This record gives sequence, structure tokens and C-alpha cells, in this order.
Amino acid sequence: MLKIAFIAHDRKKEEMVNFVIAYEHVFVPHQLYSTGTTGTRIMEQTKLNIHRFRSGPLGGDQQIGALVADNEMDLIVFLRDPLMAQPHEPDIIALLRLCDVQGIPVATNIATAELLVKALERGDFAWRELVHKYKPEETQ
Ligand SMILES: O=C(CO)COP(=O)(O)O
Repeated sequence: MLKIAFIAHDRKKEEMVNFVIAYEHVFVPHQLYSTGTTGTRIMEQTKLNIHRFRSGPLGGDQQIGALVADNEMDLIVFLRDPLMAQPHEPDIIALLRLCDVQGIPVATNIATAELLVKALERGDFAWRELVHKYKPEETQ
């Protein structure tokens, strides 16, 4: 079971919901997380159970970032709006930076999200199970 997070900016929420509906069967066995409003929208349209953090502007990206910092998160689908300024831009950059620090697969557009979910479906994320199994004591 992997930990997967969904985050979408407002003008990307419909795309996110459609994406999750299309691959609901792939996500079912995993532990799912999201920022506040994104999770609400997904849960309204699917049968998935998602742990919702705060809304992005209220710290949700940072809460997911905390799991990334501990190398706990396995996959993030973060559909960003590249054409709209966000009040919490520093939080967004911080989350993406931490993904790069830990080497966490993160999709910031739907094309990459599709490729990653197909990789997930094929079992290409088995290496993440090994990361958890052999995580050094001091980082647990
Ligand atoms: O702003 C967000 C990510 O930066 C998303 O937050 P919401 O899912 O609460 O809209």
C-alpha cells in the first residue's frame, strides 16, 4: 500500500476529478491524501476515502510537505494552475522542492499524471515499498 496525494488548483479541479474517476480502480488499494477542497471534490464524485489536510492557502501543501520530508509520500499528483498567481506560492515551491530532495515522483500536469498512474498500475512503484522497508532508523 502506497501513500498518494492529490492537489489541484481551482481551475484544475475538474480535470483532477475526471482523472481520479478514470483511475479509481488503481487508487482504491492505496492510502490517499489531499488538500482540503480537492479532496472534497474527489470524494463527492468517487467512492474513495481520502484523508484531507487543510486547504492549500491555509497550509495544506505544507502538511503534505511534512510527509514528503519524512520520505513517507510515494506519489503526488499536483495539478497546478500555471496561469494564475497563488497567495501561497512559497508553500507550493517548498513542497515541490522537498519532492526533489527526496526523489518523490510528482506530476504537475495531466500528461505526466497519466504516465505515472500507468506505471503505478504496472507495479513500477515497488521500489517505494523497499524505501519504506529499509528506511534508516534515524529518519523514521
Ligand atoms: O491550493 C491548493 C494547492 O496549492 C489546493 O488547495 P485546495 O485543494 O484546498 O483547493
